[in-house]
Amino acid sequence: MAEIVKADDAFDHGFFEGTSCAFGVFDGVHRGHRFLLDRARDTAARSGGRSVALTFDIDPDEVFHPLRLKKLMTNEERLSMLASTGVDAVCVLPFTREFAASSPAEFLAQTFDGTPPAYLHVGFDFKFGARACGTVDDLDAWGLAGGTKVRAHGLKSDDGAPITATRIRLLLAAGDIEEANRLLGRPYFMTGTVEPGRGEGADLGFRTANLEVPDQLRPLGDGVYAAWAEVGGARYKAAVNVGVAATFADRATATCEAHLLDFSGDLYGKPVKVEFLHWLRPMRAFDDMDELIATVKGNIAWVRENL
Ligand SMILES: Cc1cc2nc3c(=O)[nH]c(=O)nc-3n(C[C@H](O)[C@H](O)[C@H](O)COP(=O)(O)O)c2cc1C
Ligand SMILES: Nc1ncnc2c1ncn2[C@@H]1O[C@H](COP(=O)(O)OP(=O)(O)OP(=O)(O)O)[C@@H](O)[C@H]1O
Repeated sequence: MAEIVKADDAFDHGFFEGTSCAFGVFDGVHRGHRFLLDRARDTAARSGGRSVALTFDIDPDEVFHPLRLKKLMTNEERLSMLASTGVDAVCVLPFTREFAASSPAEFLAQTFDGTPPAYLHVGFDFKFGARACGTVDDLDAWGLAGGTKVRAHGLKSDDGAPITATRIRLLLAAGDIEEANRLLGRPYFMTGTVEPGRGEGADLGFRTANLEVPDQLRPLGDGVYAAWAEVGGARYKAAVNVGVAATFADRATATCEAHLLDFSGDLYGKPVKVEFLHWLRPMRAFDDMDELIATVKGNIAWVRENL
């Protein structure tokens, strides 16, 4: 696991000496991001320096587009996943409105503060600085002047289109979990702490762990999915309802309800990670409780047999 270094007031910019940095937000740490991080590892291996994932503490969209924000993971999950990609370090820049408003030249001067890296890897469409007006041309000019080799890469593609976080979010919104997972290179997951539910699940014959995952961390479309749930180091097959249960929309608050197969314990207050593998059906409002029960039990049986 790579070290995670915060570029706070006490940060020594000498850290960047001889490094190969890959720069970006990296929401999702998808296959395109891993491709870029691998290029930084290549130049680091050849030049003898350290490879660094250079990123921000928060997603800039949290500041600029909070209403349309749909993140693939929390910031903590993003940093910890970046640390597990094989880079030597993750360097975390504090993202503030003031920093974001700086010109491209100021942005770079402030980021590296006199110690530019040996290599800087970005996607060819990378933008930075005030109103995202800094481009790869600006990076090239800065690199030539200061001795950094800027490498702007074509975006890693799949099926003829670049792999991007935006593309993955759209797939998830449409419930296309299998294609989203293929582009991520891993199962898409949601995390949360188990909250008390209305207690009706037990009466209905299937208990559920209720998570209140905020909208901004729930790009996955409402529906019923087959998943693996991880809790306390153990993994369970799970049948999961994503979205507020339509039948109880007037009184339900959970946005992700997981029935863990072959688990019977108290989960309240425990963190759960749910990895989604298959879409099973749309969520719907049931008029008849027996039909709801039979349908959910059918979904649970499918998970038992097919996962
Ligand atoms: C696999 C699965 C599928 C579900 N599908 C639906 C659904 O289509 N419509 C719905 O209103 N609720 C659905 N639910 C939610 C149940 O109605 C809910 O778990 C039940 O009301 C118990 O809620 P409680 O845990 O808050 O007591 C589903 C739950 C599970 C585990
Ligand atoms: N498919 C890809 N191949 C190579 N590099 C990529 C790819 N996608 C993004 N990058 C680069 O990785 C860094 C992080 O990009 P960023 O966080 O903007 O990802 P993104 O997936 O393009 O997100 P979004 O779709 O939200 O714009 C940037 O330098 C970006 O240019």
